[in-house]
Amino acid sequence: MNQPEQSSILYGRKITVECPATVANLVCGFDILGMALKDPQDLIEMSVSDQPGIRISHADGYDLPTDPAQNVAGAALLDLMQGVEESVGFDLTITKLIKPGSGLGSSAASSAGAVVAANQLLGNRFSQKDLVRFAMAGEKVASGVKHADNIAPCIMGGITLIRSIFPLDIIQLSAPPMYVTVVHPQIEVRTSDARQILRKEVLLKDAIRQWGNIAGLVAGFLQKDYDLIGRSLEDVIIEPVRSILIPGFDEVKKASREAGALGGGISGSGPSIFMLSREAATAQNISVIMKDVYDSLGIDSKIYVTTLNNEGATIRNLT
Ligand SMILES: Nc1ncnc2c1ncn2[C@@H]1O[C@H](COP(=O)(O)OP(=O)(O)OP(=O)(O)O)[C@@H](O)[C@H]1O
Ligand SMILES: N[C@@H](CCO)C(=O)O
Repeated sequence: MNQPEQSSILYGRKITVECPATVANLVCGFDILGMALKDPQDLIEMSVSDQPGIRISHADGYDLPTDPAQNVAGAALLDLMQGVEESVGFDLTITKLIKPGSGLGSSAASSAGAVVAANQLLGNRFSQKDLVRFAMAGEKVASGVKHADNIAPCIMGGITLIRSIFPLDIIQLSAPPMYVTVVHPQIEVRTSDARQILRKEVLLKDAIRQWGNIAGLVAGFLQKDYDLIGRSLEDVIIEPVRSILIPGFDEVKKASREAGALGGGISGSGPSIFMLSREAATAQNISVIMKDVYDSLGIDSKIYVTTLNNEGATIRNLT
């Protein structure tokens, strides 16, 4: 290969990045709040060469596009490449364990993971904020809109607040230890569809209630006040519309609250539902409740009992 001698580009090396699932919105914070989970995670293997172009393959059964402009990972890399002067190309293999259309940030895991891997191979020349900006180009391909509420926690870990995307202003929030139970009923809800059904106007009385809840939730995280977190996990704007797309939603929510969940709701644009708990045993009990609800409806479901992921997308291997 024809490589510049002093380059900090890691030609000939191969990197593996773990890209976590994320829960966007956190019930009341549509498009502005999100958190990273320990489980599930996608994997991206990537190498850099002096052969221009982005070559994508999938080691999973999801039949996603490999054209870089159509695959969210490729779209994010194309955006990143606009800031790279050298003539380089990337080869990547994506192994998806986060099912597309799940509401668990499947698209964000690929776009965020791709730019984290590329940045490492390019000698860490970009900031985390730059990476969030590039990865949002992937979200635009997936849902038609740039939003960072999955991307930011996927890259930075923990819980993030997107105060603004133009210009990008991201605040990382501390939070007390919490367990997360997630059920993914095996139906697909595309984010683009789940956005189209939303009303474009909001009543002032609903807006007042919603921003009270958002402020309460953020204060609850920062003050480690579980009761305040629980009281604030309420959405009077998006959930009443979107929950109609999710069979079993009301039953899961009611039974989980009765079993001691702090609260929860739709994960991202659905159909996954998440519940936060203070204790591991409560989170386990809720997983049984969730399974029972979907078994009784005759719908297959996949359940995760997990915790917050404070690391975000992580480099596991560099060979
Ligand atoms: N690498 C990729 N990973 C996942 N989805 C991809 C990828 N490339 C393209 N897509 C497309 O993005 C869409 C899935 O994204 P979508 O936002 O609907 O689901 P999600 O990321 O699971 O949901 P949410 O953002 O609510 O958590 C599908 O249309 C899929 O074909
Ligand atoms: N905030 C986004 C997350 C899903 O990608 C939505 O709810 O549409």
